Amino acid sequence: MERTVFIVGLGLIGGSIALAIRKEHNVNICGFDISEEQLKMALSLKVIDEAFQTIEEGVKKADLIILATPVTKTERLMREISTYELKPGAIITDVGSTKKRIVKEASCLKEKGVTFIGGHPMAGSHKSGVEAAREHLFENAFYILTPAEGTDVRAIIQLQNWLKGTRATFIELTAEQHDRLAGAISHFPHVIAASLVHQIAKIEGEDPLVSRLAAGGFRDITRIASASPTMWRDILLHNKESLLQLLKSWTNEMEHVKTLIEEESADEIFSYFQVAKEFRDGLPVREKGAIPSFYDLFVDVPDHPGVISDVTSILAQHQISLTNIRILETREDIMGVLRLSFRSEEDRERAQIKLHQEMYDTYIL
Ligand SMILES: NC(=O)c1ccc[n+]([C@@H]2O[C@H](COP(=O)([O-])OP(=O)(O)OC[C@H]3O[C@@H](n4cnc5c(N)ncnc54)[C@H](O)[C@@H]3O)[C@@H](O)[C@H]2O)c1
Ligand SMILES: O=C(O)C(=O)C[C@]1(C(=O)O)C=C[C@@H](O)C=C1
Repeated sequence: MERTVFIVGLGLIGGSIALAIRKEHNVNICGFDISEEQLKMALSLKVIDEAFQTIEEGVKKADLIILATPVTKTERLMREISTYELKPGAIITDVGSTKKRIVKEASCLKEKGVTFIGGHPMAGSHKSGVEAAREHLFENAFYILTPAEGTDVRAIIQLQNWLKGTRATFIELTAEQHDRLAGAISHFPHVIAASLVHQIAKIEGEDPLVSRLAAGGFRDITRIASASPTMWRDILLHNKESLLQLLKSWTNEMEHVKTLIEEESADEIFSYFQVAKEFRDGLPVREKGAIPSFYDLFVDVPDHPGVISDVTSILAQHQISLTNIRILETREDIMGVLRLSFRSEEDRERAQIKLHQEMYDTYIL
């Protein structure tokens, strides 16, 4: 008998999960979204097979229910869903960026004969909406599961089986550990990115040239500030405790940097950056997306028509195959950056040599 998956919230993550599930399972995927437009779009992009007008209708026959709404909505949905008829043995999961409050609220589902397992795929984008959904979004990323104590192991295995098309690596954490770590590596950096943008916006009031000059480094470090304000508002509301602790230690850190600058402590400033560089360089590299990021070569290119075909024809002349080519939106108006991806280190090295000979500046990150 064909099984049914029901997804609430058909945005970037709900849509990407639907595509990954479809790749591996012969299922009927249904969905609901509060936005009629997203729901229609999900149907027309064939992300879902059937659209429901209410959550009550959708959950009734579902073997797997996935909640992919902003986290404060997901928290509220637990109680709502617990009042509806559910299929015995169904698995319910979510994809929220915070876990403590959601997992706590989900305890109301226990007596319904279903199993809730919190989930968080640790990959995403600053883009929102089902149009941005990709079946490869989670490939090689960590997918955190936060089963409550006493959760049936078979349900955890079943959930991982449902989600195997994500090609993610599953890892189990407690909800508390999840929120502490996600706070440090994702939520807090987001606050910093937004604060840097605010700083530039203020300076722009005095000197409008600042935005035009804000190029490579600033754009790299603030990309995530373009993400959905609704999603991030909710994350901050949910992870208050971790964020307040992180803010405190960051403020102390900035006080330390302030002292180093005031005292012009050259050696200590050097070692501040040196230690950070060593730690950053030593972070484990995980392949992301379908194409490994290991063999990427970045090329500075002047912003004029024909430059991409020039670069690709140099590679073709030397029979060097590309697996991917992407224009990065940095250094607007003056230079662009091409990211070329190769199958092997050897191809990348040859490409670098040939492009240098043709006067292109290239670099490897
Ligand atoms: N964007 C990321 O990088 C990322 C990564 C991992 C996890 N997450 C988590 O995934 C969840 C969804 O994020 P997203 O990036 O897909 O956002 P999104 O804005 O692309 O999609 C969210 C969807 O939920 C719908 N929605 C909102 N309230 C609803 C409700 N009450 N009922 C039904 N639908 C409702 C919206 O209309 C929208 O289509 C969030 O909890 C977020 O924390 C996001
Ligand atoms: O790549 C990005 O744009 C993201 O911000 C993705 C990111 C992250 O912080 O790594 C954002 C929030 C999610 O909960 C998981 C992933």
